[in-house]
Amino acid sequence: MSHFSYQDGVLHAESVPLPAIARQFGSPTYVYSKAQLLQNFRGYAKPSQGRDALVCYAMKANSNLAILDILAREGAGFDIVSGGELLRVIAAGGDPGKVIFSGVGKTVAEIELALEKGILCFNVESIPELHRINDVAGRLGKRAPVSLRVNPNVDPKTHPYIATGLKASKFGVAFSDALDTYRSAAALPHLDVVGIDCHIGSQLLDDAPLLEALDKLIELIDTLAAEGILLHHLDVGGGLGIDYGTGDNAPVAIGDYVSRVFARVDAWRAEKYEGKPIKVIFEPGRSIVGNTGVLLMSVEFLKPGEEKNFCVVDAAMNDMARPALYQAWMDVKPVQQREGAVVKYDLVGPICESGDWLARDRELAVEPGDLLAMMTGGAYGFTMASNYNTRGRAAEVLVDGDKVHLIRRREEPAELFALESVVK
Ligand SMILES: Cc1ncc(COP(=O)(O)O)c(C=O)c1O
Ligand SMILES: N[C@@H](CCCC[NH3+])C(=O)O
Repeated sequence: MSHFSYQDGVLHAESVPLPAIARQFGSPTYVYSKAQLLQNFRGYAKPSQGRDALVCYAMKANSNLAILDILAREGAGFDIVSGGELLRVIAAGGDPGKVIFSGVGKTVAEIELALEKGILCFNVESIPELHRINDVAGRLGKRAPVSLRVNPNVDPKTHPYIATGLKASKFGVAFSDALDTYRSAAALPHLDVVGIDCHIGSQLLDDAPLLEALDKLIELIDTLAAEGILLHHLDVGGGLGIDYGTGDNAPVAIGDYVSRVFARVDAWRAEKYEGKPIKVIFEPGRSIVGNTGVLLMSVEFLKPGEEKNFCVVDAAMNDMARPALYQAWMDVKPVQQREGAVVKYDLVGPICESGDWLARDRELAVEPGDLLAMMTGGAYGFTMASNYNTRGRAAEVLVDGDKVHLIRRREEPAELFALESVVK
């Protein structure tokens, strides 16, 4: 069930009409639904109940403190990729003991911070990184919990920019090198080798590649066990896709995917380990927050042209980079349905780049001043926003039933250059 719906011809977030939000907070504004967020998170958490499992939300998808706080209260852990994200988790009241730290370029300072805060584990992506973590841990008199991100070389069948588990990818350790890398890790004095992980890509509509990757991890865990390297957890990564409204493939439902993972894991543990469980970690981002948010914008001008008609809106590629970066198709809906002639438009922003487009060839009946909503914008929307053209980033609001909370105010232009100074 979607928590964004038309009521009497007006698009609502839960029971709040979007025009009321635009009047109060202006536009462009990201609008999130708390009920949708909880529904998605519980899609992972419910089938995990009563098991040794942890959902580490990949907060790069949307790291607003209000979102993190809600998820932390639901028991979420977090997948982070920087020291800054760890500080956000802590600021939001999240438990560092449920944090896993991914990423190919962890700095010494970030490793120190993570060790001091006591994270659950480092998802290590290379041999030099293993040595760096070992050195830092030794210097601090600590032991560092590590998992190896293994690159299972499974084709995720997604956009090449968001595929991460192939041989040519910068991420992870090659499957063929994994055993040796585990041996090296086990020999380092300040590391505890606790797990294995993978993340093969994002926006996967089918879970077959995810399950194929899981099978490869299981195979490796057995090989390691035979060598006496016993792992405590298995992290299957994130990557489950969502419905962007393109009308083609429907993504697999969260609950179905999670159940299939547990079915496989249970059968394997029963067969090889007398049923002894292993902790299962999920790292979803998009499938938790994607359909939780929309980007509310307003039409500035309609600009007919010989080849194209342009609908110029007040949002731009700095607010939502996905179309410009990945040619991503994002659904755009009128906030107030109106009668009138439908015209084919390219939806463009005010930024001085030809690549500043949000949608192409969309049939819309619109007038200047109308509101539009870019649907399914809750993931990799605000977090990838920039200040290009000295544009303040959009406001963010959270709707909870009939209540609206401002969870990040709009940036003011003076704030955008406040950290700069002229040379006297
Ligand atoms: C290491 C890691 N884990 C989890 C995720 C979350 O992926 P998604 O948003 O596709 O679920 C990402 C991003 O793709 C990632 O790089
Ligand atoms: N940012 C991408 C996904 C990349 C995920 C990060 N590993 C998107 O908007 O689709």
